[in-house]
Amino acid sequence: MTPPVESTPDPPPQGAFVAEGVTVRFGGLVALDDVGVRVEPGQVHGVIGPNGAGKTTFFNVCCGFVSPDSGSLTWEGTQLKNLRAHDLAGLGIARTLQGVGLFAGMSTLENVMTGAAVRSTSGFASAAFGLPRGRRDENALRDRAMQALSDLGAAHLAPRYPGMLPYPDQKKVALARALVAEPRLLLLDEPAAGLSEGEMDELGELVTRLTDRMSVLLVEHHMDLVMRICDTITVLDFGQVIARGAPAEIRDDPLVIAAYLGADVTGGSEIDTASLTASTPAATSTKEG
Ligand SMILES: Nc1ncnc2c1ncn2[C@@H]1O[C@H](COP(=O)(O)OP(=O)(O)OP(=O)(O)O)[C@@H](O)[C@H]1O
Repeated sequence: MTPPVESTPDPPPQGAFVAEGVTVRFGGLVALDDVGVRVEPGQVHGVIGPNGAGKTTFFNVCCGFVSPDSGSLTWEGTQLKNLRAHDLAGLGIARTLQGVGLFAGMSTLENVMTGAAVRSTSGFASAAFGLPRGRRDENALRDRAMQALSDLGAAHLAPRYPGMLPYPDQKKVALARALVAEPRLLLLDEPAAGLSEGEMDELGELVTRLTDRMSVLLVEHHMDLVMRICDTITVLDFGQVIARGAPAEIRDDPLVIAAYLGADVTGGSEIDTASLTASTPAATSTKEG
C-alpha cells in the first residue's frame, strides 16, 4: 500500500540582511556616509567603532527608527522600503535596545508574552483580556514565553515585576521578549552594557547558540565579546566604514588601531584597546571610505 503523502510546510526563507550605501545627515553633520554591511544567514556580524562613529545611528536605520537620506536595506531578497520599527516583527526581525524598555505594570512573563503576540492568531489584546477566542492563544503564548525565559536561565523571574529586577536580569527579560517571536534576524544594540564578565561570557555563549536558527547584527562596545563571537566585523569611524573582516583581521588592522587609540578611551568608553593589539598573524581586511 502506498503511504499517504504528507505535505511539509515551506521552510522559512533564508537570506542575508544587506545594507548598502546608507547615508544619514543630521543638519550639517554626516553621521553615516555610504555605509554597508552584509549579515549572512546564521552568522554574527559585529558593528564597532569609537564613540560617535555612527553605530547607534546605523542600528537605528536597521530598526526603522531613522530613515536614511540615501541607501537601501534588503532582507531575504526583498528591499525594505520606508522601514518602520513596527514592521520588524512581521518580517521575522527582532531587536533589543540599549534601554531595556520593559513595561513596568506587567510581570516579567507578561512582558515576554508581548514579544510573541505578533504570531498569535487572535492577538495579545484578546488573549490578555481573556476573550474566549483568545484563551487557547494565551496559553500557547504563556508556554512559549516561559520557554524563552527558561532558555535564558530566567524562568524564576516570571512572576516578578521589571522594577524589582537588577539591570542584568532586565536585559535577560528584554532578550527573551525578542527571542520569543522566533526571529530569523536579531538586532542587538550593546547587549553587554552593564553586565559582569561572567554574564558577558554567558551572553556570548547564548548568541553563538542562537546562530543555528537566526542571524545576528550586533552593535557593541566590549571588544573581547565582539572578537570572540562575531564571524565578521565592520568598523566605523566618523560615519565611514574603515575596515571589514574576520576578528583576527580587524584586530591587526592599522586603521582600526589608529581609530581606537585616537579615541578618548579614558572618558567612559568600555573599549579594551589591549584586545586590539593582541598579537595574531597579520591579515588584510577590506577597507572602504
Ligand atoms: N539625533 C541626532 N541629532 C544630531 N546629531 C546626532 C543625532 N544622533 C547622533 N548624532 C551625531 O551623529 C554622530 C554619530 O552618533 P552615534 O550615536 O550614531 O555614534 P555611536 O558610534 O553610537 O556613538 P557612542 O558609541 O558614543 O554611542 C555623532 O556625532 C552624534 O553626535
